[in-house]
Amino acid sequence: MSAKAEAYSSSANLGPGFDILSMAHNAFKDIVIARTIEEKGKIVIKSNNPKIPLDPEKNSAGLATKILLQEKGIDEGIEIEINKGIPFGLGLGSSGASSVAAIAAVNELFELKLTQEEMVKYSMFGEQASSGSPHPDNVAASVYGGIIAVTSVSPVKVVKIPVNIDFKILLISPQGEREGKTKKAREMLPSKVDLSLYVKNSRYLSSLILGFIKGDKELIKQGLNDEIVEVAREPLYPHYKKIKEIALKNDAIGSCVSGAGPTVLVLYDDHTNVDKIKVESLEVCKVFGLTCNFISAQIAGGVKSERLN
Ligand SMILES: Nc1ncnc2c1ncn2[C@@H]1O[C@H](COP(=O)(O)OP(=O)(O)O)[C@@H](O)[C@H]1O
Ligand SMILES: N[C@@H](CCOP(=O)(O)O)C(=O)O
Repeated sequence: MSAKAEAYSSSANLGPGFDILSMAHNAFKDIVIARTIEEKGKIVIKSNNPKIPLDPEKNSAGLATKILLQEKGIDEGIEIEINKGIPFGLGLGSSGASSVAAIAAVNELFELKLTQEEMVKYSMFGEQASSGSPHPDNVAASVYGGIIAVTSVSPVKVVKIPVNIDFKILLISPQGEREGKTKKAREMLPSKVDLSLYVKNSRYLSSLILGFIKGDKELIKQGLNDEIVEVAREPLYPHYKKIKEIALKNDAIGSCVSGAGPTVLVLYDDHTNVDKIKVESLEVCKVFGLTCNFISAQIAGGVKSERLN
């Protein structure tokens, strides 16, 4: 028996929404095929990307699958074949998408009828394997599609934010997959924050969510800012501040770090001089010794799965 699922990349945080907001985009996708194998209780991971761990405890798809099977009392052996389309360690929710696609494929394989929130719950265990912390934002975006807010983690609650504005997405992404990047980035965060920064960030968060709902560009621009998490991790993406300046100078709707970086997310529309953003950003990347790629994308839908046989 086998089943297949595909899940899109995502940009988490969106400025002030650390571990809360995320956007699924069609920049890249992972495809996972789950097959039953003869050896009971065994999980075998295969992948076209030789750099990801094949130990099921260390692979996001493996750990998520293991916990799902345990909780459902299923002792079948499973092979998880991960066709990675999403480069990892760039802030594009790569580990999360593998985990979501694996959970959706196993759900299909055993007809578990998981709800979307249950899929998020199990996929989050995958993030534990890849970043040491079961953060929910990337996996929630890959499960639901669109722009989501995780309003509770125990129990998992996710709300899809109505987006009443058309925009395009540009990802400015330094080359080179970075091992253990999100784990390191989470270790850089402060354990306490100033009340004044908390208030500023809360204003950004409300502006951003209201901006999407009202279709108000100015509110989105005002909201795509962060005084806490982005600032604490600046050494991981020294190119970001300059690229954001360039994007805003050329009339982008806004810009932020994609997930834990180093990719920079730019939202733009017909009033934006995208070519100029690209030319000037390349120069900035060069100054920091980076080769940057540009990826154009649009908001993507949620995970899709199908039974193969
Ligand atoms: N299925 C997987 N896909 C991608 N990365 C994985 C997977 N399983 C484990 N990893 C590990 O997780 C880390 C990448 O995850 P992370 O740093 O969160 O970046 P990303 O933003 O790409 O998810 C790498 O160290 C990688 O080896
Ligand atoms: N909220 C998380 C998101 C990490 O996203 P990734 O795509 O960089 O793994 C965080 O900021 O740690």
